Amino acid sequence: MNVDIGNALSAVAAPGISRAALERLDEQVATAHERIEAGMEAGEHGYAALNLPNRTDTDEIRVAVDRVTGPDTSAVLTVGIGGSALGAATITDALNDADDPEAIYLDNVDPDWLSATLDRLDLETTVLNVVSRSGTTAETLANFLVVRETFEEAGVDWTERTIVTTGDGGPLRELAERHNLPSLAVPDGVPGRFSALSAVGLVAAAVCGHDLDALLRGAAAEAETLTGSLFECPAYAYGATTYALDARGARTNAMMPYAESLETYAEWFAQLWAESLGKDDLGQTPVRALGVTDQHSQLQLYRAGPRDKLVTFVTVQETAARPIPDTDVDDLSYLGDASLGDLLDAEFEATEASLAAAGRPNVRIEIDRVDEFELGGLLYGMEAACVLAGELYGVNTFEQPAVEWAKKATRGLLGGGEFAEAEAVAEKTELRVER
Ligand SMILES: O=P(O)(O)OC[C@H]1O[C@](O)(CO)[C@@H](O)[C@@H]1O
Repeated sequence: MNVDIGNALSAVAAPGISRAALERLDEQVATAHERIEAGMEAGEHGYAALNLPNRTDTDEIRVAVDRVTGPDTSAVLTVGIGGSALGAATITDALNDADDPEAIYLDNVDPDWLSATLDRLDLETTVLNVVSRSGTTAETLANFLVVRETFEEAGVDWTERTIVTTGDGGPLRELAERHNLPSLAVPDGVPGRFSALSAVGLVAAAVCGHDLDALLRGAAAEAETLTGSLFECPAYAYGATTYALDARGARTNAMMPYAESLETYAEWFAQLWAESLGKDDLGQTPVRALGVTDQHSQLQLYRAGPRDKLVTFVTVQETAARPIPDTDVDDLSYLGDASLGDLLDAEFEATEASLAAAGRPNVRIEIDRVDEFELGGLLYGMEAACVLAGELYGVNTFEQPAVEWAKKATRGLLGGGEFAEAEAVAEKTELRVER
């Protein structure tokens, strides 16, 4: 990926960062890079994620996937949540086309949605991909139990079409061993939100026939750019700029890819950024946006609302053309000489310029096309940017203790034990206004 931070400079935007401040910040980047490099070399928890391009065994993934797929495989149903689903969904949503098996992600426990999803599947030709590092995530286990029961009630042997990716121990590991299911390991030291380039993120892509090695080659190429300077490393340029802009008031970061196929990528980025950096009352709020669509939804706020936002554009250099037919509508006749790709590109450039003209900071991330190599580079680049930002913030990038409170409250509310958090739920302060 390439990065253009020109529209984040204080000569263009407020908040913005001066070139002199970037130069000073580059000294901190150099120090942070040394820490990151040491963590990678030692395979330390979290930093180990940046070693995945050279660690992930794609042959092992393909062998396991081959045990549950066949020429008639019509769908891969992934049961997982957070980092155990979003990386995989980013990859298949970006790369799948109409000829590929449908990639579906059960990462919520909405009963109506889940039932409607299961009702429309041909279970005989569906691969069940269960993913959980801990193996104890309530949503994943609950969904798996419901899906398994659905297979059984349909008389379809779920054990013949289920693959499990999980940690060394826990209920899912035991299930895989008990039923001799093909299983893969969640790599040690890799938090879920950083695991897209491991079996966690690659099994669904393998079922859909995508080139795992090209994904990892793209990530490896991005890893090669990690140097001690933000002026030489696109990932560090992005991580350092977002940190600096947050420190100057850009408390929100709207991730706005100009490609429908990258909409899920923005959702993946939101977990990566929020769960990694949202600690000690610090962290920049990620917003999921989509170009051109949100030019008709959120752009008004980005351009004329509070000066507390950075907009990150992801633009794809090579897009399909698809000519726009001529029209006799006078005001729109200019469209007849263009393609939809031309319109998408023009709208991106116009929106980028409109923010700059209003002094609103924005950064451009460029990828050549949406294919395995480029996507692998984008995922890796954002992970490295996030690790750098975490070093600059001085937070524990790789843990997520704040999510445990609600889990305990949920467990208590469902009779899974005595938890003070559950009692706190009952003590809610109310001021109800009812119809
Ligand atoms: O892979 P697991 O253990 O099911 O966790 C799923 C997700 O839940 C979290 O642990 C947050 O609760 C995320 O960090 C993780 O991606």
